[in-house]
Amino acid sequence: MPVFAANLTMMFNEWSFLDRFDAAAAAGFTAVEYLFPYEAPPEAIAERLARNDLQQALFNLPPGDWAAGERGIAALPGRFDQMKADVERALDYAEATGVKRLHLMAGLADPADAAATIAYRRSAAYAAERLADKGLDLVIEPINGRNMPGYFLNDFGSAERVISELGHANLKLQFDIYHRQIIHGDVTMALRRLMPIIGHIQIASVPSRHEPDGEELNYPYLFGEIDRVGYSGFVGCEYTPRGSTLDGLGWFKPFARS
Ligand SMILES: O=C(O)C(=O)[C@@H](O)CO
Ligand SMILES: [Mg+2]
Repeated sequence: MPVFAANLTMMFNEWSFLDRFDAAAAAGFTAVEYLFPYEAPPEAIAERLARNDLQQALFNLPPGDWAAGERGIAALPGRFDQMKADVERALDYAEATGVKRLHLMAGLADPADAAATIAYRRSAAYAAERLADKGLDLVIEPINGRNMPGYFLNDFGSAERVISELGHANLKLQFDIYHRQIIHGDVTMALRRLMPIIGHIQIASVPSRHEPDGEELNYPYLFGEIDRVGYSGFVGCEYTPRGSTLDGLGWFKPFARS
């Protein structure tokens, strides 16, 4: 049975950030993820995790100036020193929360730009090595160009090549089923083939990015497939509820901790 992690950036927005941990646990989740923890003190997050017996599945390294439109800095030439400092900042939160994987966002850059490609590979290699020192995985995620126009890592083939060519055992793929379906489709065969390099999975309905309970994808089948391929990691629920978070959790009832 997949282990679902509530994405606290997108779900449980009826509560303040720290109270979302309590709400997710009360709804039966045993794990959480979110985009960024950096506005809350690490000790406060650690306390919520412990109080609710929750595992921290994932969060992202700092993304640059998000409010100004940046979506990561790994592929931005000239930002390497900032990226190195960001890794240390994220590691403070990793130590407090016990998370075992962090997502490195690439940033907005032309995938055909040679300088961006060099910068991205250098950043990914550095971050993977630094995280390996701490026993953590680094994950990279292809993101579809409709949700994030101009994102550097915009297809699964490129992510696979980077992982294979850099050759770090702890550099893995964040397989977001929502993005996979929009970019390429063929979700089941891709899950089967890419399983050896998958470090994290995320889900949402396609095309609306709501609860995984209808529309284009057959999630009951995919949940079975995730088990059949032997995936034992977390499945992040990275969706915006159609209405209230709790009203939308019908799909999750069979998996909830009671
Ligand atoms: O957008 C997604 O999909 C994610 O997983 C985010 O972490 C990237 O912003
Ligand atoms: Mg995602």
